[in-house]
Amino acid sequence: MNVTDLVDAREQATPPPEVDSAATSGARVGSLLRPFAGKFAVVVALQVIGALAGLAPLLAVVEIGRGLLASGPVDRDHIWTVVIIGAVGLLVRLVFTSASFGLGHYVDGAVQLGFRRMLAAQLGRVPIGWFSRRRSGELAKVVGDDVSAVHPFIAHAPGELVAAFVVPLASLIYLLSIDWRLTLITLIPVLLAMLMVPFFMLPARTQEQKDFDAAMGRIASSVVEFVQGISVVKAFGGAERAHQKFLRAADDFVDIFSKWVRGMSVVAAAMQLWLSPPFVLLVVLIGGTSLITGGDLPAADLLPFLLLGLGLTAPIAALGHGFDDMQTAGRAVGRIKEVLDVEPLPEPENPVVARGHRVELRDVRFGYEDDQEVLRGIDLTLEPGTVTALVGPSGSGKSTLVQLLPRFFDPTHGCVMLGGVDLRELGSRELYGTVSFVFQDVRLLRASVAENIALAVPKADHDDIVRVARLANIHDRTLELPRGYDSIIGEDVKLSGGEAQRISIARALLADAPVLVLDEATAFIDPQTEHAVRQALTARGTDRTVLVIAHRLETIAHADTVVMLEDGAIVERGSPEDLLARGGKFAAFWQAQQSAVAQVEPSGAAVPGEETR
Ligand SMILES: Nc1ncnc2c1ncn2[C@@H]1O[C@H](COP(=O)(O)OP(=O)(O)OP(=O)(O)O)[C@@H](O)[C@H]1O
Repeated sequence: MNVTDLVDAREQATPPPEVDSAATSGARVGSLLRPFAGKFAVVVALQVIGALAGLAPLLAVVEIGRGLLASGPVDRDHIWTVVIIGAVGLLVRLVFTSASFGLGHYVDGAVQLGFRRMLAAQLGRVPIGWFSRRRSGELAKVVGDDVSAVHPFIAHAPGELVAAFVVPLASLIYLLSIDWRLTLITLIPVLLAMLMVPFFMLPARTQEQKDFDAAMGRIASSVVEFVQGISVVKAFGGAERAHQKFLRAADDFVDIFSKWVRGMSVVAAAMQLWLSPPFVLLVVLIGGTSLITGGDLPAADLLPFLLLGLGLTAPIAALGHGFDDMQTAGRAVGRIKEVLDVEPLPEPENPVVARGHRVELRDVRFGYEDDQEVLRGIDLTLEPGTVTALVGPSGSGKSTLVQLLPRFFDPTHGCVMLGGVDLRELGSRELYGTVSFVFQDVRLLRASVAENIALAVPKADHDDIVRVARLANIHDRTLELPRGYDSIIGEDVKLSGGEAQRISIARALLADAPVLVLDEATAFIDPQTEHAVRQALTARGTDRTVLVIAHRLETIAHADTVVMLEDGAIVERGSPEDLLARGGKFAAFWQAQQSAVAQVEPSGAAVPGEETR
């Protein structure tokens, strides 16, 4: 896939025109299904005709039986006519049910495609930060498995349910026309089975079903966690413990499963007995024999009851299957709707153009959860042409703060402004064209090295790509790859963490955006490269606005301004020299970092002001 394909895919992922993107997910699901209502009706009609035609062979057998049992000579012509009618019925059934099956699957394919397009369009609109709270596995399940789960409901259920009701209904009418008393007797097994249905709906059963589903979920996630973390767990000798966790989940599951089975088994077994062919035949034979011996029914009339009586139980069995399919599809659609219901990042109707690229955060507050503020009243101005280093203990909110600049999230209070304009009033195209970011967690696309580097500038020429690749120290490595810059990442080559970071740095260099946000993405890179990269990215003389989460003392020492965060608030700010001289929290942080570095590298780190940039 190349960048053009990616852009095409995004464009294709826009919702079909008849779908109003502002509508609720329920309305959107409804509007997705509406265009197919006519075809759905045809699926059902074809199925009805096919199902009724399917009765012809059975009625033919009844008629042949009657003909053979009747007194006097057998009417051969009549028998052959009936045989032909039965065979034609069979053929009609085959043609019509096949057509219904084919059309049903066509509708199903179109609906699934619609769901996937809707989800793709929605995933393009939700805040980028929303993804960090979702496990990619969960999303893959929604877009893959849950969309597929509507298949039986759309492609099979209408046909099966129609067949299951139309055939017994037609049979019932036919049997009533022969003898109403034996018809009622034939219905006894169905009535007995129906008496069992409420037992499946008892609140206790529903709760057991929920416990069963939850236990299934727990066992699945403990397997995934076990497998995903196996290398770490093993390396730290915790395999035993992780294994225990999985075994506990499995034990719990067995307990819940036994309870569930105990609750269901008696009712299910009784129901199975009532609906079983031997029981149905027994009831019909007992009832039929007593009517025949009493002289109330000709013997030949027992035949249709024996043949068609068995089919009367079909709706109950179909209800069971259909109910299961409906519940599964219902749960899947629920999860799909949950994704469709995520509030998209509001796009301004009339985007305002930023004037310059000074970045200002004004009384910014933010929390991932309503009751937990991670950023508490941040006021900060990032001047063009300066580098601001963000420092602070782990969990103080540094990553959260920088993620507000590319609008991964919107602040819950206050605003982030670019060139005097609230980010919420800027069009996303302008925002992403202005703010570039390099984060620790690098994601590369399954595309060529060149396309990955040129992601923000798809029309960049090869020389430019090579120039930034050299600066990011990834050029030589790229030339060693099987197809050089055309090597597909993930197919031709698997890159190391450091190499992936260099590509993302080359990408940021090529994008040359006036605002750069860096989560010191140089952790995997050797000091020489790091120095060159830092110089290229934060070079003075350009009026780029740079905000960097600084872990290295060198980066901090070279910054124009250091901002120290603690517990979501700015506790100190100023030039590194001034802050050190002040002897406050930053000075203590610096000393602690320096002695940590000194233990690893005896030469120590530069002191601010000692080096020229
Ligand atoms: N996606 C998220 N959902 C919920 N809470 C989060 C999320 N990301 C971070 N947090 C919480 O927000 C707080 C600040 O985290 P943040 O990652 O911004 O800190 P940090 O200073 O960058 O830490 P570090 O230096 O360790 O990366 C922490 O308490 C963290 O648990």
